[in-house]
Amino acid sequence: MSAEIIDGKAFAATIRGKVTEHVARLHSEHGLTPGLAVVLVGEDPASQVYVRNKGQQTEESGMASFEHRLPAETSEADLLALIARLNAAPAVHGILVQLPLPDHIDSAKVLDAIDPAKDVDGFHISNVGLLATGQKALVPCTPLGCLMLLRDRHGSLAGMDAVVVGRSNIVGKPMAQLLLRDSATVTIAHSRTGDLAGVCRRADILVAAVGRPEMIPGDWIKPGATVIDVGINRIPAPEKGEGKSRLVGDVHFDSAVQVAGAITPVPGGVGPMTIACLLANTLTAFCRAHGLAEPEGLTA
Ligand SMILES: Nc1nc2c(c(=O)[nH]1)N[C@@H](CN(C=O)c1ccc(C(=O)N[C@@H](CCC(=O)O)C(=O)O)cc1)CN2
Repeated sequence: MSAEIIDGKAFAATIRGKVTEHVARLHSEHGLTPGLAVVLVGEDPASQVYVRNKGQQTEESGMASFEHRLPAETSEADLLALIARLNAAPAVHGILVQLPLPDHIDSAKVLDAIDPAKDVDGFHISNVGLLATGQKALVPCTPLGCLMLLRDRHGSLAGMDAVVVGRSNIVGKPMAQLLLRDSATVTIAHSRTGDLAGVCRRADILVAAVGRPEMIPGDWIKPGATVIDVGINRIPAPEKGEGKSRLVGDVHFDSAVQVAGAITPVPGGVGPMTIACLLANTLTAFCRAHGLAEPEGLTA
């Protein structure tokens, strides 16, 4: 048996299409345009690509994109001053600071300086608390994307056994909160979990977000389970030529695809959903700021 491959790239395109339609309507009915500011500190090559894609896709959706690229030596004080300006800017409805930040900057302090109403990454402590208490929040983009893929496949997640492997603030913890909110029975597992294989084998829904290449083999997966692979790991690929590399997830795809009912590939699974959900969150933040109806199907 071979699992259904969940096409995150195609699903992300439909999300972007919905955002684009909604933005066009806002413009024609109210003469208003949502705006997203993205801040990049330093020259990390992967972050530069993500930020460029965010800017491009923001503009393609009809929203205004404000890009701030700062040198790696930027002081924490200067970054906080920029955030204060963006918090006060009426044309900016969403603010995102690309992670990771250079070591000399306290990321938690920077993320908590963002106005929670403009925190389209959902990393501000207020949004974390709102999500954890089941209130209306801005929700981190990657777990929101995973939730959308799961709802699309299963409709209701109520009563399903979900295991999230990984306990990061960006993916693992908010993912668990979202699954709980949809009435799944949720376990958060991690590197210190006893019998990790056995815990994974119980899962109807397995979300892998550990950041370890191909750590989860097919024989850890319950037959028919839905597997969401959040990992994006670059590993050497000498078979492609000297010095070449390839992307793999946290799940060993070739063995998992034989067992799972459905699985996200890497690349082309969860990754593209992250930016699509960033656009959705910017639209949501804009609608909340203006007291307008929120777009349907684009929030948690
Ligand atoms: N402030 C934030 N920083 C970071 C986040 C985030 O959500 N907010 N997430 C990641 C990086 N990221 C977005 O910022 C991101 C990662 C991957 C993808 C993606 O589309 N991946 C492709 C493969 C891309 C490649 O070839 O390298 C895929 O999986 O198909 C989009 C966005 C860390 N920082």
